[in-house]
Amino acid sequence: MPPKSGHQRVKQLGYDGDDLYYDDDYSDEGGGDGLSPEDKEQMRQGTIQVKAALASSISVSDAEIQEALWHYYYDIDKSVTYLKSKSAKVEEKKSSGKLDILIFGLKKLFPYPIPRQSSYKHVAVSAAEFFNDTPWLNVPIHRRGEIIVEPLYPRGGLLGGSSKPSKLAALAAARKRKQREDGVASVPDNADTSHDKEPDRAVALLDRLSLKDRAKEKAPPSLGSSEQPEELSKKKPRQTRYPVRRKKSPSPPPVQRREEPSGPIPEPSAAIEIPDLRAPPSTFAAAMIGANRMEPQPRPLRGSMFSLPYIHNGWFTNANAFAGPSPDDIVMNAQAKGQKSKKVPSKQVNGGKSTNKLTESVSSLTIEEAPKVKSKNLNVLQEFEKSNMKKTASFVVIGHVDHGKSTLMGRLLYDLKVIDQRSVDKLRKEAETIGKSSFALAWVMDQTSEERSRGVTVDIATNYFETEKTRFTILDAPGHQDFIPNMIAGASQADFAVLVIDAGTNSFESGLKGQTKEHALLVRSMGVQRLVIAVNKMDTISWSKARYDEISQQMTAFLTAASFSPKNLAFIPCAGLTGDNIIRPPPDGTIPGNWYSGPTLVEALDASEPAKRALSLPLRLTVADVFRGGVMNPLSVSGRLDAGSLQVGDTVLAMPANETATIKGIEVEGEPVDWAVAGQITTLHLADIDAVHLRLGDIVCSPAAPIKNVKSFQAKILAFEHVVPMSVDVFRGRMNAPAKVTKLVAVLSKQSGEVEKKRPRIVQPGSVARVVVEMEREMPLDSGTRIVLRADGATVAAGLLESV
Ligand SMILES: Nc1nc2c(ncn2[C@@H]2O[C@H](COP(=O)(O)OP(=O)(O)OP(=O)(O)O)[C@@H](O)[C@H]2O)c(=O)[nH]1
Repeated sequence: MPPKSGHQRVKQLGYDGDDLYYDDDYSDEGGGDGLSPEDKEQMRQGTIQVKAALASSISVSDAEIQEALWHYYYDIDKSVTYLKSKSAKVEEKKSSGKLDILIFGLKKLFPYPIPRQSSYKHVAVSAAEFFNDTPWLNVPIHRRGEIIVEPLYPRGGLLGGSSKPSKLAALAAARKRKQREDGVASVPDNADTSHDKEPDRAVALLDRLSLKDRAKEKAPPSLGSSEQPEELSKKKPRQTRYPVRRKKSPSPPPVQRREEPSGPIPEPSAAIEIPDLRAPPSTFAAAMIGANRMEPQPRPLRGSMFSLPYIHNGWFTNANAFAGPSPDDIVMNAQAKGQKSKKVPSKQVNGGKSTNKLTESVSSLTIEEAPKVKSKNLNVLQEFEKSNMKKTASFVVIGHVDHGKSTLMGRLLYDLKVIDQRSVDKLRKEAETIGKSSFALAWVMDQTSEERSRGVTVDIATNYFETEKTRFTILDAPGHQDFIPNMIAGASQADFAVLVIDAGTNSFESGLKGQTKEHALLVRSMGVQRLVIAVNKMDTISWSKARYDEISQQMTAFLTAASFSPKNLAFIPCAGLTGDNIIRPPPDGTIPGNWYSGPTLVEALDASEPAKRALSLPLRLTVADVFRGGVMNPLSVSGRLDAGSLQVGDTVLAMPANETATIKGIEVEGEPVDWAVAGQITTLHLADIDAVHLRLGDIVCSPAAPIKNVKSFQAKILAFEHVVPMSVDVFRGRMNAPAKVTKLVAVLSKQSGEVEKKRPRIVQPGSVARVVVEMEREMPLDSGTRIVLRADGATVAAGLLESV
C-alpha cells in the first residue's frame, strides 16, 4: 500500500484543525492505489527482491518497502540502502531517547515539551501557542525564527535530483578513495557496507560535508542520491494515480535543516572576518533610538538569519524615544516661557545658566507689539452736541408677506434719488429675464440671489436716506413667518416701525390673521411705540375711500388694544409700485374725488419724534453682524448702539465671551467717523480679539460697566398664546437661547400692572403676566431688556426683563 497522505496523518494526531500544519505535499488524483497493472507487477517483484536483500537484518513492513520502491522508481539497491539507514537511525534515536522533531523548520525554538503522539516526525504546533508569551520586538534570542532559503532544485534525496554526481560529489568521492588508499582514517560511513557502491558513498560524504556540524551526529546517509540509473531517469512519466508530490517530501527522507547548538550561541570566530553588510540606521531610526546608540553593534549571530533591524542590540526595548521633549515641544515651551516673561531680559529667563541654547535663543525672541490704536481722547458727548447733527431715526418695515414692503422702500429710495435711474433700469431688466418684473423695485432692498429668485425677503436689509430734517436708517424686515427671528433682530434696532398693509381684497384680512397682527404685537412688546401704517397697493382698489376707512378703523381698534396710543398711529394711503403718495401726492385724477389730502409717507416719517438717546448710560451695542471689514479690518461688527458712546482707541468688552478688544475704526452709515453715540447703527473695526469670541446677538460693552451673563430672569410678558410652564426659546436681538418658563408668578392688570391673580396655572392669550424663565446657557442681559419667547416656530409671548 502506498503511504497515507499528510492530511490523513495529521488527522490521526487529533490536533485542532486550526492549529495544524497541513502538509500539502500531495494531491489525491484518482483515489485508491491507482497503480497500473505494470506498476503493480513491478511493485510486487520489487517487494520480493528488497525483502530478500534485507533478509532478516531489519524488520520493515511491506508498506515501507513499497514506499521506498515507489520513490526510487523500483530501484532495488537504493530502496534497500534507504531502508537500512532509516532503520539504523531510528534505532540510534531510540537508544538516545530523542525524537526528531520538525516544526516548520524552527528547530529548537519550541520551548514546550512535545508529546510523543506517534512515531511520525512531523508535529503540528499552534502558532498562537508558540508565540503565546513572546513580547513584540523583544523576542528572546532562543525563540527567534529563521528563514532557511531552500535551494531552487531539490537536493539529493528521495526526490532524486541530478542523474549523475555533481563535481563536488565526484571530488569528495575521489578524496575519500585517496584517503582509503593512503590509510587515513576515513569519515565514518553509515551506509550499509553490503551496498558499498562508490556513488552512494560519495553522496553520503557530500551530505556530511554540507552539514558540517552534523558530523558528530552520525547523520543518515543522504538517501536517494543524485545517482540514478540512466534508464530510470529516461523513463517516460508514469501515469500515476498515486498522490502526486508537489514540493517536498514529508517522509521518509529527513528534511535538511540547520542544527542549532544547544548551549549558548558561540561568538563568531575572530579569525573569520565577515564583512558587515548592514546599512547604517536611517536618520529616523537614529532619532528614535538616539544618536549615542549609533556605535557599531555586533552583527547578527547567524549570517543566514533574517531578523528585524536593530533587534539584536536591544535598542528598541531599552530606548524610550518619547521620554524627553520632542523638538517641537522644546520650541513651544520656550515660546511660552518667552511670552510669560516678555519684560524679563532673556538672560534672566534661565538665571544666566542656560543649559539649552535653543531654548534660550527662542525665548529671547519677542514679537514687537503692533502700535496700539491711538485714541484722540475726545469728550464724545460734547462733540455730539457741537456737531449739530441732523436728527437720526431708524425704522423697521414690517407687515405680512408680499404686502409690498420692499417695493415701497425701493420706490422711496428711487424717488429720493438714493439710487439712480440706471440701477433701477438694470434691476428691471434682470427681473424681466426671470419673469419677475414687478419685483424690480423690491430688488433695491432684496439683494441676495435667494431673495431675488424666491421673491421673498429673508434677512434684514439696511439702507439709508435723509430728508431735510432727518437721517433715516431703513431696516426692511422679512414678512414670511419663517423669518420672524430676523424680524425680531430688525425690530430690536428700530426707533419706530412702518407697518405695510395690502389694501387689496382679502389681502388685508389674511394679513390681520397672520404677520400683520404678529409683527405689530412683537414690535410693541419690544418697546416700539410709534407706528406709521402704510395702506399700500391703493391702485389695486382704485383708491377706494371706503376700503381705506375700513382698514383704518379695524387697525386702530386692534393696535390700541395692543397698547399703542392712538396719537402714535399715522395711516398713509399709498401705492409703492406706482409711487403714489410716497414722496409726493398722487397726480390729479388718481384719487377719485380727491378724498385724501393728508401727508405723504415721507412727511409722516419726518414727523416722527425720534426716541431719546440713552447717551449717559453704560455702553451697550447689540451685535447684528460679524464680518470681515476689508484687508485692513479682518474683524468687524455692526449693530445699533443702544446706550452710551464710544470712540476710536477705546477698549471694549465682548459678552458673553468676556473678551476685550480695541476699536480700530468706526463707521456710521458707511462713512468713517471718530466717535458714535446711542441711537446710531454703527460698524466697529476691532483689533486684539479673535473672531471666535464674537457672535450675532453678543453685546459689546464697557469693561468698566459690563453687562452680566445671566441664566435666569423674571419678566413681564404679553401672552400671544397660552403660556404654561413650558420649553421656549428666548430671543433678544440676534441672540436666542433654549430656556424654560419655570414659574407663573402672577397675572397682571393691563392698565395698572397690578397683580390680579397669583400663581396662575395658565396665562391666557392677550393677558399680561409675570413669569420666571431659566435658560440652558448664560446670556448677557440687563434689566429693562426686551425679549421674545417663541416655541415651535410661533411667538408665545414678548416682554420686558424686570430683574436678573
Ligand atoms: N399693484 C401693486 N402691486 C404692488 C405694490 N407694491 C408691491 N406690489 C407687488 O407686490 C408683490 C410683493 O412685493 P414685495 O415688495 O416683494 O412684498 P414684501 O412685503 O416686501 O414681501 P416680503 O418682504 O417677502 O414679505 C410684488 O409683485 C410687487 O410688485 C403696489 O403698490 N401696487
